[in-house]
Amino acid sequence: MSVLGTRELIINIPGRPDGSALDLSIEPGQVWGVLGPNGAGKTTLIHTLAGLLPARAGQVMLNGTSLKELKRREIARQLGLVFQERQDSFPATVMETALIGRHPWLSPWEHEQGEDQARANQALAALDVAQLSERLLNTLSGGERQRVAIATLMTQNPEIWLLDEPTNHLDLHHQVKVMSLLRDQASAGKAVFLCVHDLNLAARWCSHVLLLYTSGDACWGPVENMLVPDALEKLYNQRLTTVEVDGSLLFVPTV
Ligand SMILES: Nc1ncnc2c1ncn2[C@@H]1O[C@H](COP(=O)(O)OP(=O)(O)OP(=O)(O)O)[C@@H](O)[C@H]1O
Repeated sequence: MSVLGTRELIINIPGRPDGSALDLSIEPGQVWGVLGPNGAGKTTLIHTLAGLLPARAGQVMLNGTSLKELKRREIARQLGLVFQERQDSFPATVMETALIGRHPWLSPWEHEQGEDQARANQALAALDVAQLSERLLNTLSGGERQRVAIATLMTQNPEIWLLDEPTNHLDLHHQVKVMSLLRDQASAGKAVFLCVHDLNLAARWCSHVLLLYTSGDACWGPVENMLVPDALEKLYNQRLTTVEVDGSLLFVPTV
């Protein structure tokens, strides 16, 4: 059984035809990449999967139960989301932010324990932001904030990791570090589903790919079947040159 699945799901993009109904089956160990041009609906899809936006039709299933039947807290124990853009409404330190990841696991009157602190410390170290733990979030750079957001998800430790463009703002080293971390989490039994604009990151790190077209059409499957130059050129309305480096395909825009 998939940990995250959709049945005949149509995401709700105002004024757009229904397009393809999504019947996705996302399993532990898989890393899914959603590719598509600006406005195709990647963020809308990921928010619909998280239960933050209503679907136009169909269902999202979490471990076989419809999302609609689950309380927010039950959902947050199974699924976590890194947003594309964050508004930090109140001043919090990096450590306080990471510890928010433990909230689904604590009762309302319970404080974080040593084990929660240890998880947060481990996650902040994994994302190279442990040295910033006492800094206020609003004093960090864009890439540092992005790494704190991913560390918060790691502290939450859900089965399903949803990430909207997790490599945004990251330098090359941290792009690789984050993608390796996501793959390691999948190898340890998590299911990872992320939106990404970089075809080469998707080719290198994703096991499955969903192509989302502005028309609402979609197709999905194992990465080797989906990253075909013709399909990608149609997806982005952009000609591509494909080169092979050390046995891996690289896609370069043809100008
Ligand atoms: N509240 C809304 N009212 C009207 N249209 C909306 C609303 N929210 C989103 N949209 C539209 O839905 C479409 C899909 O938006 P979405 O943010 O999901 O795209 P995306 O694929 O994530 O794009 P990007 O690559 O630019 O991040 C866009 O055309 C957007 O303008």
